[in-house]
Amino acid sequence: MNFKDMAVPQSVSALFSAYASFATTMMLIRSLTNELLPAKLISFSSIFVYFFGSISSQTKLVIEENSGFAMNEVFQAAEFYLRTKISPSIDTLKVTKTPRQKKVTLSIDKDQEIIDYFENIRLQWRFLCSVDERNGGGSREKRQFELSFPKKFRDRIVDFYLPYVLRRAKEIKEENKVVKIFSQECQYDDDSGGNWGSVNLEHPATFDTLAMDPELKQSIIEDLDRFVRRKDFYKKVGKAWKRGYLLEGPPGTGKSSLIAAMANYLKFDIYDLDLTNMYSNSDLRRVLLATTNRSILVIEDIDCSVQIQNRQSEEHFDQSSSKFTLSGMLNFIDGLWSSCGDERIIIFTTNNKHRLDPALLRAGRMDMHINMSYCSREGLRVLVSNYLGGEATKHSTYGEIEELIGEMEVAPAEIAEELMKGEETEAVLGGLVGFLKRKREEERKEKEEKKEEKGEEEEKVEEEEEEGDKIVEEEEATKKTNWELRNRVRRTGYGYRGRGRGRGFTRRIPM
Ligand SMILES: Nc1ncnc2c1ncn2[C@@H]1O[C@H](COP(=O)(O)OP(=O)(O)OP(=O)(O)O)[C@@H](O)[C@H]1O
Ligand SMILES: [Mg+2]
Repeated sequence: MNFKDMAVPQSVSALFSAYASFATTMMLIRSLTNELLPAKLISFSSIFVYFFGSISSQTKLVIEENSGFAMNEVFQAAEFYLRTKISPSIDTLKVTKTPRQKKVTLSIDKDQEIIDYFENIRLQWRFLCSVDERNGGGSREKRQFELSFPKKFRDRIVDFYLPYVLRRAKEIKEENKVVKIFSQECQYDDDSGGNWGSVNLEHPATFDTLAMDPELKQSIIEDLDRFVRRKDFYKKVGKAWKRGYLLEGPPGTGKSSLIAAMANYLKFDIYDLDLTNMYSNSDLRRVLLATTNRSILVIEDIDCSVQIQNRQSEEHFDQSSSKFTLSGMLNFIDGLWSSCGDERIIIFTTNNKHRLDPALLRAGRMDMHINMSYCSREGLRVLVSNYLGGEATKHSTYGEIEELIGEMEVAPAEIAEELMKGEETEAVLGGLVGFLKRKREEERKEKEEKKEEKGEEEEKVEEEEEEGDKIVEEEEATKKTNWELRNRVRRTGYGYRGRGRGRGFTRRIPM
């Protein structure tokens, strides 16, 4: 028998004797606690934790769903974050999908565990669900996560891992966010909330698909990025965290598309404010207060809506205090937004900047004026590549289209409409050339007609002037001098009105 054979029975017996003494000790403790303490007050396991817990190498963080009346942000973040950490080994998963979500969501069920690693530290997440006794015995669920990890890493986990989870959760939320567009249509008579009804913004416009001056596009993207980044800056200088854009351009140049592109880029919801439904500041206040942070408030065709508004308000309200004017509205929005709400963007659109109230154009009112103009060569390239693919810009007809675009004013919407008419590059580009030539011909004819009209008018003016000259000559011939005229004016109270434009006798003679 060698030494190895001898060692096994020895160690087994040692193990038995150790176990026997451990078991005896535990039984002693158990009977002691049962004797001394009421069984319901404290359980054997908690005594065990009391004696042996301090030597555990693990720390457990409890993350409850609510913190007082408020939601616990760490819990919410953990919910989002852990959805990305679900491994195939998990037995039970919950599946949900709300009407607004595009895809189904998988999340862990109660008592399930997820293992995560951070800087090689092993972390164990557990999701627990129980009835909340504190809630007056109601059947409300108490939900919480427990996060366990080696004790020595506690500072690293609290200072670095949890902030990382919060950050990642925000990113995941943003990625999955469905941008919504809110409007007041059909909701006006409903007194609850701000009357906003919403649908998902299905507008596919992005900055990539937008045909506009590349430098302007880049500057808008940079402006948006800077705005979102500068929360602390706005706080430091004491300004409300909001930004205003004025989009100007003829119909079909992409103003609404740009708004959709901005919303899709920032993942901000859009609130489409229709001023024609608004009769007083209190209406506006109620509607604005119901908008959320990280949103874009849009007022389209500001020139038209305010004209309609002024007319309507005069009809509906006699007291000037009830009137709703553009400058009043702007001051109101400024005031309201400075006091509540963060990360807000306001956009006005107009077809013609010159028709706008100067209050809107005043420096500092809108942060950026964006001019959306007719299609340029760069714009054409974006549109054609988008609709027909990049190869289409190498087609032999493309050069001709570029030249035509260079000498005409064509809205991107018109080009987009032509490009939609088929799938075959050759035919579609041919169709576009035909369209542009027809349009050019129409424009030429229109110009000629205008010229002719102008010519006729000029002829008429000349005739009138000639007639005026004749009268003057006649009057001179009858020796009607100014002096005589003056006398006549004194007598009759009327001046002499000649018919020639700008002639000496057209104005009333000074007395
Ligand atoms: N700059 C553009 N880039 C890409 N597509 C465009 C552009 N402008 C217009 N379009 C196309 O034309 C359609 C209409 O354009 P959009 O509604 O954005 O124009 P708008 O300037 O808002 O016009 P309006 O002044 O009539 O409101 C868009 O859905 C898009 O398909
Ligand atoms: Mg529009």
